[in-house]
Amino acid sequence: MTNVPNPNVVDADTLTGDLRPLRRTAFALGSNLGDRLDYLQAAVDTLSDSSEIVPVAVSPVYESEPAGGPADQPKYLNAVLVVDTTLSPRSLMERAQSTESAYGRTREVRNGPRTLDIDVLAVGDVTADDDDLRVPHPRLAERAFVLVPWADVDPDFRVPGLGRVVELSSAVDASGMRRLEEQLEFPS
Ligand SMILES: Nc1ncnc2c1ncn2[C@@H]1O[C@H](COP(=O)(O)OP(=O)(O)OP(=O)(O)O)[C@@H](O)[C@H]1O
Ligand SMILES: Nc1nc2c(c(=O)[nH]1)N=C(CO)CN2
Repeated sequence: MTNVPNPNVVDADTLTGDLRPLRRTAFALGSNLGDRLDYLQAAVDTLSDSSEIVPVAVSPVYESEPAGGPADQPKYLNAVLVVDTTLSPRSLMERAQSTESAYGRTREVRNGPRTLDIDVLAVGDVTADDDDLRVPHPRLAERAFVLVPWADVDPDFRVPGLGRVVELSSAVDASGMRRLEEQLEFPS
C-alpha cells in the first residue's frame, strides 16, 4: 500500500498558537531577602504578563524557616501561582529564570538566601527528565512550603506519578507554616 498522507491527522509539531493544548501549571515562588512580599508580587505580575499564560489563582502567602541550606538565613515567604498555558516546560522555566534575574537573583550558594526563587512545579500531565529541567519538580513532595499553599488553590490537581496535591499536602509536616494576613494581588 502506498503511504498517502491522511489530511485528518495533524502532526503535533505543526500546531501553533491557539491550537496547542492549554495545560494547568503551577509555579512555586519564594523569597527570603529584601522586601519579600514585593518580590513575590513582582513574580506573579511578570509571569502573568503574557498572552500565552492565563492566571488562574494566587495562593495565600506563608512564612517558614529555611528548609535545608545554610542555617543562618532569614525566614522565607512562599506562595504558589496557578496558571493555564500553552507554553512548554522549557519555555516556562526560561521565563521563571529571566524573572528571577530581573529581580536580583544571584546563584552563589545552593539553597542559599535569595530575593526571588521560581520553580516550575508541574505542567499538566507532561513530564521532563533532562539534566537541567525536571517536571514535576523532583523535591515538591517533601516541601510543606510548596504543598500547603498549592493545596489552598488547586487541591484536586493530579501531579503526574505522585497523586493529588491535597493528599501530598496532608502527608507533610505543616506545623512550621505561618499564614500571613497580607495577600498577593491577583494580576490585573
Ligand atoms: N522544574 C524546575 N523548575 C526550575 N528549575 C529547575 C527545574 N528542574 C530543574 N531545574 C534546574 O534547577 C537549577 C537550579 O535551580 P535553583 O537555583 O532555583 O535551585 P534551588 O532553588 O537552589 O534548589 P531547588 O531546585 O531544590 O529549589 C536551575 O538552573 C534549573 O536548570
Ligand atoms: N522555607 C523554605 N525553605 C527553602 C526554600 C523555600 O522557598 N522556603 N527554598 C529552598 C530552595 O529552593 C530551600 N529551602
